[in-house]
Amino acid sequence: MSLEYKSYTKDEVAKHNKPNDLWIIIDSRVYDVTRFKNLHPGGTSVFLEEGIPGQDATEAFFGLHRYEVLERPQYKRLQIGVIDGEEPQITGRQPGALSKVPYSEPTWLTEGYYSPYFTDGHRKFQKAMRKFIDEVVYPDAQARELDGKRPSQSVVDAMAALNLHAMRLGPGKHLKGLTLMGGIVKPEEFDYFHELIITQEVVRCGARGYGDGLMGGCVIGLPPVLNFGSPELKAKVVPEVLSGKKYICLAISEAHAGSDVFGLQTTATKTDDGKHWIVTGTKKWITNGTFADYFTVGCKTEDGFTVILIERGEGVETKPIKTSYSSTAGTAYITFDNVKVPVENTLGEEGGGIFVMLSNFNHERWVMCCASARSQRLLIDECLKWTAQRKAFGKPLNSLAVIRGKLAGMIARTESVQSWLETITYQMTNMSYKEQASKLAGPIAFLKMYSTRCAQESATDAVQIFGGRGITQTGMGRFIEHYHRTVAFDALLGGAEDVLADLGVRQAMRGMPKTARL
Ligand code: HEM
Repeated sequence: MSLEYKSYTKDEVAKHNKPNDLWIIIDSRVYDVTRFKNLHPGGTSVFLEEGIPGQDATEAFFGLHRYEVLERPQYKRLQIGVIDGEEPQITGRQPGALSKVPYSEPTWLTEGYYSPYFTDGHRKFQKAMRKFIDEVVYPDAQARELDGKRPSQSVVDAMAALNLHAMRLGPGKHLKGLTLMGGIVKPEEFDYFHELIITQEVVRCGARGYGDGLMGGCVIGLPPVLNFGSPELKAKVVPEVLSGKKYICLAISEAHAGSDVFGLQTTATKTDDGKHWIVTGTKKWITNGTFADYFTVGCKTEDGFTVILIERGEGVETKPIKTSYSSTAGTAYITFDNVKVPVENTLGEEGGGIFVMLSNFNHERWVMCCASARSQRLLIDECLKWTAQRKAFGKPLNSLAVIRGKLAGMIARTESVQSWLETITYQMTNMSYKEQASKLAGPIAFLKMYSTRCAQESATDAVQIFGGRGITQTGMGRFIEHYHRTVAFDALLGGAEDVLADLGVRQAMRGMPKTARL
């Protein structure tokens, strides 16, 4: 690439050091900023300060900008040459590449380290997944997070072509006969570690609202149909959703009740002929609700709590809710006004809704643990880079022990979460779905509680490390600001921390031997 540019010696560049003829060097690239200096978002004066005009401004630049600034087309144009005999050393995001920043990848992806769980097959799968995410999903994630529109259909279609939507529901019969990731993994080989990889790679986009917008509703709303729907219902709905042609969401929580599913007030009553449900009520904070075609709805029925699949139609209305993450997630307030639904759309037994939900919760929470564990690594990556390139009091930030102490906590927390996650995932690969429900509900609840507490602590520390930039939506701290603003979603969705902690302990208490004494 450097061949396209003219080569200059540093002495030649140094001659262009006047306001009306101003060049600078950044990482051996030569920029003509004569006209740009008056348009520069950081002001004109910075270009005229000592050591900048005609000089190497690499250190000054990276103390104030992310690399991606240089990649924006309007700024790329400012480059007029390269320094003779030198090659640029600093690179931005390389599609598909693993990070070399310590602890920025989980141990199993770090060169020279080993894992008892991940095979060569998983590694091949991860490589393909990362490339796909970097090339296809990441650019859309950044753009939609900004404009708040739902994820582009082209991305959803590209994911469908690889059968990613199906894989995100985990291993199982629904994968039979499908070509997964272009044939890299056979359906019968696909396990929870593959699924963990998918979730963790998506999270690297660093766009929390988009992550949920990208068929998050399918991950939690389709399993009840898949596991408890009638064969006819499954034959219609599952292919539509997994091909990305229709969208589904899980509609449980209400303004009146969140984690307390027995407090729900949406009612479903049978018509006199017994052929339909009439559903009336409201739902709140429903991910993907604004654009969903199907709603997996928790309803109060005569026999207790029943889950019913409702298709968008007469009496169904969805309105966006403004939350602290972007509207790309499609978070909705939903009203069901005397909606007529065929009884064939009942998922599981009438009155057996709690069983439908509980079996779903485990998987949902585990997916959220996968996401939380990986997103915490993004903090490490950002903070290690920032503290190395940012100088304060004449020294890099990482020369301060108090900063290193914060980094230590961040790394230790992230590593412990990932290790525990891998242990639980290994249990899942060896247990039936039913076994998982009884044996892993407690451990998964604990892991989610622990993981999101760690994430919140690390987010707070990262803001302290980034200072004002940690609360600024553009510029160097943009990922930190975004993470800190949205980390509470992980800590609430799928069960609030305190509720999960209590669930885990109650499960443990149930397992206490009656004869146990001190
Ligand atoms: C080709 C060269 C440069 C380009 C294209 C450029 C572009 C930008 C852009 C887009 C911003 C807005 C903040 C962001 O989005 O990150 C910015 C801010 C800034 N720039 Fe530059 N810049 C260049 C060189 C420099 C140099 C050499 C200096 C210092 C000597 C400098 C100092 C600043 C400062 C102080 C800010 C404000 C930072 C903040 O608000 O945190 N820039 N620049």
